[in-house]
Amino acid sequence: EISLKYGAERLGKRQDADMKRFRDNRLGAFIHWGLYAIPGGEWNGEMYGGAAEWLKAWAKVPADEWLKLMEQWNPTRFNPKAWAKMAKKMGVKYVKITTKHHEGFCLWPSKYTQYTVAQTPYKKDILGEMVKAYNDEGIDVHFYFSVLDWSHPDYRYDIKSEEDEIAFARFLEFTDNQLKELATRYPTVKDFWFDGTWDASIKKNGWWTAHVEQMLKEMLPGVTVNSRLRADDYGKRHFDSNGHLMGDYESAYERRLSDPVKDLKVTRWDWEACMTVPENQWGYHKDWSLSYVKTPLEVLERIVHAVSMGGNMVVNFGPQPDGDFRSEEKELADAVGRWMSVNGECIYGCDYAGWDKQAWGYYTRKGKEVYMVVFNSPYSRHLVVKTPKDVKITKAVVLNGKEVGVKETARNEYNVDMPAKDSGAPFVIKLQIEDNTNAADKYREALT
Ligand SMILES: COc1ccc([C@@H]2N[C@@H](C)[C@@H](O)[C@H]2O)cc1
Repeated sequence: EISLKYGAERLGKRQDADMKRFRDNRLGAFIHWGLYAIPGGEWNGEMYGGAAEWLKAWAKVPADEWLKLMEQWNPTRFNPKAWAKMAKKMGVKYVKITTKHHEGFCLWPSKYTQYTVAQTPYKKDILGEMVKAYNDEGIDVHFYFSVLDWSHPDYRYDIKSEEDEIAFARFLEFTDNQLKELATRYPTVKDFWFDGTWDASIKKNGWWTAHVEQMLKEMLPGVTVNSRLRADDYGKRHFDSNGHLMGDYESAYERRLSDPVKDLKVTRWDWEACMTVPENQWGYHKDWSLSYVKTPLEVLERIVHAVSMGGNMVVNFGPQPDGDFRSEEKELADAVGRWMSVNGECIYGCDYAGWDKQAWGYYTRKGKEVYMVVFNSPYSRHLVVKTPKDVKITKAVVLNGKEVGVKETARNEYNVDMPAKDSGAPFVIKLQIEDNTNAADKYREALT
């Protein structure tokens, strides 16, 4: 291994109570809310199909013109209590809020820039209202923060001159000040999720990313920080030059997940994925007909897929400029919440089971209990389960339902019966397992 000053601060998973809470929460929601919600993907009468929070880039709008949208920021239907109730009903345990996206508009009254909610008709500290409402519902709050800031004259994409050095140093100090402001004003925040950290200017300042992680952890003991913040001495990001994960969990799975059969490496560390409901919209877009919109079932499968591989899943919501949610997102929250209210125990506090994945769905595990989350029911009416060598199944019960039969069919192979009644939706079978080390082995492999 090479010696690094700004590489991973720790090897292996964090095992303290705050990280266990982060991990056991498993299901989160993203709130992408900013000036971009106002145009909602349309500029000067032209509709852009790209991600709505990137409209400034797609329509090539200069920063000062874009920031004039502040004059229209006045979400009259914003009701933080209703937002928190919706999240509670969906069964999310935490919400990640965009405090500042690339556009540079701050949802809190930052004193380090004029582009904040305080300088809009709304005036009030909208971030503070959200933090209080979610916390009052027992929901943790995580902060999304974009280092990339299109509103700031000192931002640099690369450092190519002495002038760049000086300007970017001012920018990093500005960013430090904003982060200290967030940590001071909202001490109940549990996590910082950094975005906008891919430019050469940041990769050339790996030291600063290590400093930010340390600064936040000194100010808020226990707080978690994502890998995307971090660059090491050589500009390596997420994993340092020795291959060690930086930050507390990997955050590279944005709108994608590892294959649960062919690519199991993520099960070795903590990670969190995030996903959009349309193919690629984080901020509010007026026209969801421009791309495929995932059904609640497809969202649910991604949640289970992530947990089955030892990760968290954050489902995105892009609130309307008036502060209400679009009907598709309300319906999604409702549908996922209904399923989670019956089956949530196969998600919360669960982890990778380490069993070979089968066609009917996914395994998750909590201690000695293994959950079968069934998405695809087989014509055979039997769910094939292959257990690890020293493990036998002693019981199988449908969550919120009845016991089902389990028949051993070969060494470490079982047929688990389908529930008698088809609920027409994915269901969960909870397996009780036992150590099977000294059982007589009545099976014989063929000589070939
Ligand atoms: C250049 O590719 C991207 C893609 C997505 C992003 C941002 N990350 C997501 C979590 C959203 O905030 C999206 O705007 C930034 C750059």
